[in-house]
Amino acid sequence: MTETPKTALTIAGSDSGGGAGIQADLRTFFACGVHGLTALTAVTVQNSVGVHGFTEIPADVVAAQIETVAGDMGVNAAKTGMLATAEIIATVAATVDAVGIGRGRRVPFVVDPVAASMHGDPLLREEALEAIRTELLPRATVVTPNLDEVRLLTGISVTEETVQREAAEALLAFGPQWVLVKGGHLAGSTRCVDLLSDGTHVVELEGRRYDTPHTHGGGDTLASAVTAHLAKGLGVPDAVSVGKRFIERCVAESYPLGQGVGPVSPFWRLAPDSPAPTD
Ligand SMILES: Nc1ncnc2c1ncn2[C@@H]1O[C@H](COP(=O)(O)OP(=O)(O)OP(=O)(O)O)[C@@H](O)[C@H]1O
Ligand SMILES: Cc1ncc(COP(=O)(O)O)c(N)n1
Repeated sequence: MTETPKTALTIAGSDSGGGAGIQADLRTFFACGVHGLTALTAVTVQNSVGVHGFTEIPADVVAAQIETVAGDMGVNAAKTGMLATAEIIATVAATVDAVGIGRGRRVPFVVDPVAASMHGDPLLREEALEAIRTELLPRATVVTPNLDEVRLLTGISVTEETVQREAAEALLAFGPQWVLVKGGHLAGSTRCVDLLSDGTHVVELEGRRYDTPHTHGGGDTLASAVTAHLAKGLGVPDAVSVGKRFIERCVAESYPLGQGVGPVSPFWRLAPDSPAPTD
């Protein structure tokens, strides 16, 4: 028998193409050495070219999945991905409160405010954006928007790195403890900077930018790596810093698959001499 690992819960949708969503989250949890728990919110019909449709899971079934695993196994950290509807968002908010997940509670809560796939296909009903602002952001230990989500949530268009700070301030006004403004969509530079802020501490996480179209699942993989390291007991700045190094390597090792965009890859973690993500 070996020691029980820490647990990380993902509340997210399924990507039938296996590049993003709950599949990317579980792969990342495994690669980071934590046991993955899942609450499925939606089933997407998706491949490398796009999302061809989705069906959401009834909100009470989403709540029951969270309650059932939290009550039995315990959750050390949790994250959200695709939540699809305002009803699911409101239910997730009430359920995480009930089981002690979220800002100011025992269990850290990473909110990835997924609105659309990288192909531009919607993953969130339009009217649900306000529910992300009012129900999820105040409960977040860390919120991890990409630049499209920053624009949708705050109206701010980040066209250069200097504006990431202003965007973080605007998002902090909705009540999360920390904001990570991801810079993956800021092309035209050899570096790729994500900005982390809690309003007092501002950290620029700089990495190399790889010239590849194959970054499907990059946002989910980063948020899951951060969640896994929060589950292992790291504080937010350290978990995000390790997560950034983890995703940088996963982008470097991404591969083509299908006719469209291929996924980022944590396969490098399987190499026998691979460093632990905390190294
Ligand atoms: N070409 C790249 N090279 C290196 N790192 C990248 C690249 N593109 C994105 N990243 C990193 O990947 C993470 C995800 O960033 P991004 O801003 O693309 O989020 P996202 O749009 O949610 O991701 P995706 O849509 O690809 O799932 C960030 O840490 C970002 O810095
Ligand atoms: C089920 C699901 N969740 C999240 C994403 C976002 O990932 P990406 O931005 O890489 O398309 C996705 N495409 N599908």
